[in-house]
Amino acid sequence: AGIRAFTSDADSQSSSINPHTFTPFTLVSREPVSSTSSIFTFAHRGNPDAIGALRDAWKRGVWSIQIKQPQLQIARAYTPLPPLADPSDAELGAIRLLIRKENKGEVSGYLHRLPLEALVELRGPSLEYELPNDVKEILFLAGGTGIAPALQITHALQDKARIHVMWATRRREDCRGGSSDTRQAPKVGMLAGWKGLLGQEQADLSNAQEGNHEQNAIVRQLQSAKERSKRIPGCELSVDYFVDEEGSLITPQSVLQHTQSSKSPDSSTTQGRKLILVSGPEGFVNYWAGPKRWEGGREAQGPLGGVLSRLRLEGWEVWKL
Ligand SMILES: Cc1cc2nc3c(=O)[nH]c(=O)nc-3n(C[C@H](O)[C@H](O)[C@H](O)COP(=O)(O)OP(=O)(O)OC[C@H]3O[C@@H](n4cnc5c(N)ncnc54)[C@H](O)[C@@H]3O)c2cc1C
Repeated sequence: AGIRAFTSDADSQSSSINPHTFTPFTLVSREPVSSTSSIFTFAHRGNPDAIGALRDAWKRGVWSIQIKQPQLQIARAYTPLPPLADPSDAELGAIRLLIRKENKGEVSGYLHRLPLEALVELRGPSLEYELPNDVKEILFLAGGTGIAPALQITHALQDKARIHVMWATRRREDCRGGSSDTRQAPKVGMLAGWKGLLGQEQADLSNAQEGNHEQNAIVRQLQSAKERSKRIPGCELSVDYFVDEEGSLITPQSVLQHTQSSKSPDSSTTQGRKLILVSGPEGFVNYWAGPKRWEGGREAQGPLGGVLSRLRLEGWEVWKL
């Protein structure tokens, strides 16, 4: 997915981003989030309204843009992060992307090696999922950079629905400083006990857990979306963090606990759809919801499979991103 081949560069002269032709943007900053991923900020030097065409996409659901690797003439899709509540000058009117450096990945490797001020060609937007307008509740299962679509959803709904995000990452550094809203964090006394029982290495890992460190940029953005959502009763955003290296995984029980708790009387009074959105690496989506399927040259949902197909999720629809 996300791979296209190109034969001509003749279309790269436009001055505003659009879905049909590639437009050159400048890499203005690259902020490391962890040892494997960074937030890239791209701006157009000549045209301050070069991303005007993205305005509508922010309201519609999940969408991506494509970046071209010029030597290989291949492109990959990336999911823009919503604008910050308090953007710096470089971030105003710019496109921000969370990009993970894949081992031997062609396009992600190329981007991580680029010097600042390099020109990069972008095109889009491409709508991946349009939110139905009667949605009232979302459970978002995100793996790794699958958090970017979750941020787009929280931005698009702008406090019109209740959203709970379960975010699974490989390492604590990916979600540094994040503390869960509904999962129980390890107790301080328990951590002290582990130190004696399990030695220094385990103690260091425990210290790195929930909320003990300065928040990284993605956790900060989730936090500010949460603060904003608190203003509208019944539409709160909550986030739980699951970290592979700490042995905490999203479980079928944690999903059921959430879907069943939402049957409480106060939330059933308003009519509307309840959605489970699954977003992340192929293995993550397959595990939870089964593989997507190619139909007529396009990637389609395919039947619901995986763990979610075996849970009793009455009233909830599932969508694979
Ligand atoms: C709609 C959409 C949105 C996306 N949004 C984001 C986003 O916001 N952030 C993000 O980081 N990613 C995102 N992605 C993923 C992104 O598009 C790329 O797939 C990703 O960056 C890897 O591309 P690459 O060219 O670097 O790696 P590739 O060169 O495609 O390689 C991918 C992996 O396959 C392995 N590989 C390659 N060739 C072989 C081979 N012959 N044999 C065995 N292994 C091989 C590589 O080692 C690497 O681990 C999105 C994808 C889609 C479809």
